[in-house]
Amino acid sequence: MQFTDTIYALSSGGLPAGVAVIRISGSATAEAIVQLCGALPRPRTASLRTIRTRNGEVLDSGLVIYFPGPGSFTGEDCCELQVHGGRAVVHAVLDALAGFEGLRHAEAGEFSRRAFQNGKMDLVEVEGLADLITAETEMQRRLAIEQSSGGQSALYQGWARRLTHARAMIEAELDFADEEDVPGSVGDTIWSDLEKLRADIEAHVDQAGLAEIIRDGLKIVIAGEPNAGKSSLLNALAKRDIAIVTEIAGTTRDVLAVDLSLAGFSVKLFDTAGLRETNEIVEREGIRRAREVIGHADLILLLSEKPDGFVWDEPVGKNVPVIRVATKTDRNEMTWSPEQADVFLSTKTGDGIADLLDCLKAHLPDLAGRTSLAMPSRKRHVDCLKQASAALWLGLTATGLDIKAEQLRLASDALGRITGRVDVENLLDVIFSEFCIGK
Ligand SMILES: Nc1nc2c(c(=O)[nH]1)N(C=O)[C@@H](CNc1ccc(C(=O)N[C@@H](CCC(=O)O)C(=O)O)cc1)CN2
Ligand SMILES: Nc1nc2c(ncn2[C@@H]2O[C@H](COP(=O)(O)OP(=O)(O)OP(=O)(O)O)[C@@H](O)[C@H]2O)c(=O)[nH]1
Ligand SMILES: [Mg+2]
Repeated sequence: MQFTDTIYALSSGGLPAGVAVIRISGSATAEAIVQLCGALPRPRTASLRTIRTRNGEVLDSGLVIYFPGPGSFTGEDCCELQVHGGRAVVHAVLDALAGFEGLRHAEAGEFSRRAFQNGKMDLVEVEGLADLITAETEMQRRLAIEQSSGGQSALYQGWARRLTHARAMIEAELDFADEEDVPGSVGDTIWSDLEKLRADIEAHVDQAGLAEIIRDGLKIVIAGEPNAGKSSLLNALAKRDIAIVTEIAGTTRDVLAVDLSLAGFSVKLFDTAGLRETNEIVEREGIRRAREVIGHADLILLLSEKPDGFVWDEPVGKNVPVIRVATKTDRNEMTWSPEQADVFLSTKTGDGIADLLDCLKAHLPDLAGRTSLAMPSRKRHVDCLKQASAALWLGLTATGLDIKAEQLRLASDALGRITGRVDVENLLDVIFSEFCIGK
């Protein structure tokens, strides 16, 4: 991959479409535009131009926007060709671009990578941008925009500044310690601020679980006895015929998952094999898999068609909330008293489904009153933050001033790696490969 090449790609979505945006970035951009469209348009202004091949054949008539570097998305000379979104139109324009010297098709994430290399975005912003493009729920969008628009980076930069200030004071002390002959007199306020900084970082790391729920979805597992109506409930909530439903107990064996959007949150709903003792080999494997997903659940819907069916001796790893759901209430065969279940429903009539949804919503994270969604959304962030916190702790507890200084330097480096200010070359391929082509 050559950083000096001029790159191009279709940046808008699937074809055909009303309009397609083809993006070009690099030093040969202006020349390519002059060849395609005649003269270079006025910078950062949409101009209607006829786009022609070098032989003068008209390819399309489209809007052309030229962004001279460094004031562009990538920091390089950039151009957007907004053409009619037909397959043949787009391919003809891309073919014409391929014919120019020094131009080649962009790789996944390459425009964003250049923006990073040119200091237009830091790594947290880049990751936020990747999340913004894949965001499907309102909360995913809010989390991603906080990161892509620099809110979270500003938080980390503020922390880095506090550390740098403390380190400068300590280094000064180390330099002058001999002359002044009063070692260890770095102001108490420095140490108390570092303690506060460590508490701030720890509180921030505590938000990682919430970020994971927002990004990856709340994991809700439907469990219970065979034939309780689990698969019927999955189908009802998904409003699609996903799982096989029969009157035979032990129908479901594989774990089925479906993504739902609930009150702006992403929810991953799992259907599992009914839990019972059995010697049937396939069913046993299904039950083993069921127990495994139950172990990773954020919330369990325990279903039963009869009041004494909520036998719950499953090994649940963490303290997961369980909602007892009474099923098949249309049948009138069972008499339930209100305290015997949390929700009563029938997938046949639809009664009680709304109650269940209300109950699920009550288990979603409460973000009311939160102004900022700055939280570590990736393991990479959490790892760096924990390293920073651990180094801070050693810096605070160590005895020698030089050892303290060295630990604080390590803490600074760990913070710097989150935004990409420090040594992250080995990470870049992984981060940018998350993008689609054209971004
Ligand atoms: N047509 C189009 N729409 C788009 C994008 C794009 O590239 N093209 N974006 C792509 O993701 C997003 C907007 N993001 C952008 C970010 C920076 C610059 C830019 O030109 N930055 C310059 C100048 C800033 C200014 O004038 O304020 C710079 O940072 O120096 C452009 C778009 C969403 N919408
Ligand atoms: N009357 C009535 N029957 C239902 C209702 N929900 C499910 N059933 C029936 O109960 C039977 C079992 O339903 P499933 O959804 O397959 O039950 P399951 O819990 O997934 O069963 P396994 O996968 O075998 O563990 C089927 O015959 C369904 O049609 C309901 O609300 N009312
Ligand atoms: Mg089933």
